[in-house]
Amino acid sequence: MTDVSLFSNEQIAALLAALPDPAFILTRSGKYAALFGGTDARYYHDGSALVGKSIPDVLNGEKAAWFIAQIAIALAKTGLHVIEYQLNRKDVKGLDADGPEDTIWFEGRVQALEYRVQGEDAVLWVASNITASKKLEALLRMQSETDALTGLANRRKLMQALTDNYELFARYQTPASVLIFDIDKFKNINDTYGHLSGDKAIQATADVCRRELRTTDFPARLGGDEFVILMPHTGWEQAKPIAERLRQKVPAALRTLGTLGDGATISGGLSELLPGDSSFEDVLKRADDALYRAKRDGRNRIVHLEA
Ligand SMILES: Nc1nc2c(ncn2[C@@H]2O[C@H](COP(=O)(O)OP(=O)(O)OP(=O)(O)O)[C@@H](O)[C@H]2O)c(=O)[nH]1
Repeated sequence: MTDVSLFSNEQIAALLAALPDPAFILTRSGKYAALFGGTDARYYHDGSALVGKSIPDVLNGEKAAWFIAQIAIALAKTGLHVIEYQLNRKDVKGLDADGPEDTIWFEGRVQALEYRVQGEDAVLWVASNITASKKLEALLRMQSETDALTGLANRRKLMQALTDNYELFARYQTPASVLIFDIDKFKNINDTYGHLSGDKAIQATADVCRRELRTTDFPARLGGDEFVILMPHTGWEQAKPIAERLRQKVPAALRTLGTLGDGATISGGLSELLPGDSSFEDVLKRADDALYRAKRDGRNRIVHLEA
């Protein structure tokens, strides 16, 4: 520990004032007793006007209650209480809630003080603006779950959605169907018209999925020209007409791309979660077997497998 006697009171006050992140002294009842630092103007407005006010004077109902609850938690702990929270216009009193949405993320590091302030237990609350890293985190998450060519969900995101739906089925028997389809003889499109044209066909297929499916349906690109449509809350009887619609609409969209779409068709395998399934892999495997049969039986068809 630094020997504070090396510094005069004025020097210590200057040091505290120079802290880049704002450090609030908040009492148990939510009073802003003091504010030190917060000099990094890239991230913080001047918070000095808060001193003397109470959290409910500054923040709206639910957010104010949450802040006061965090103070109580920090006071009950011996160590540091670390929290992440966001503040936007509707949280802060006196701002127009309809104004531009401008969410700021903070990490709060909250430490109980060993002495009372203004007759109350109190904490030191250091707030750090972490908006940039939160935005980057969200972007990376989105990229790690998105197929770059089509913008649909990728295999990783699909597996997560399948797991969630399997769990709902196992617990509440909530039905879900899975369609796997691909473009028939897609290799010929690539070989005849080039890989870039093949990519355009894949993108056009994804556009049809986005356009034709309900918002609750979950289209994903598994890889190559292979797509999976997860249809939550949908038994195979309701899923079949949806699959048939894709069988009409995807070739129609491919035909708009020129001669590469001449005679284009798709084949699909459809199945639904069944009581004996031990994981989502079972329904995926049945849908894949059904796709194999559709190919074997002459393509341009949707085959449904029950077991
Ligand atoms: N353009 C393009 N082609 C891809 C991509 N990924 C895989 N492919 C190609 O897609 C083709 C897939 O062909 P297959 O599914 O094996 O067979 P198919 O020709 O569609 O025949 P069937 O499925 O049996 O009707 C292969 O030629 C792959 O090289 C991609 O991202 N873009």
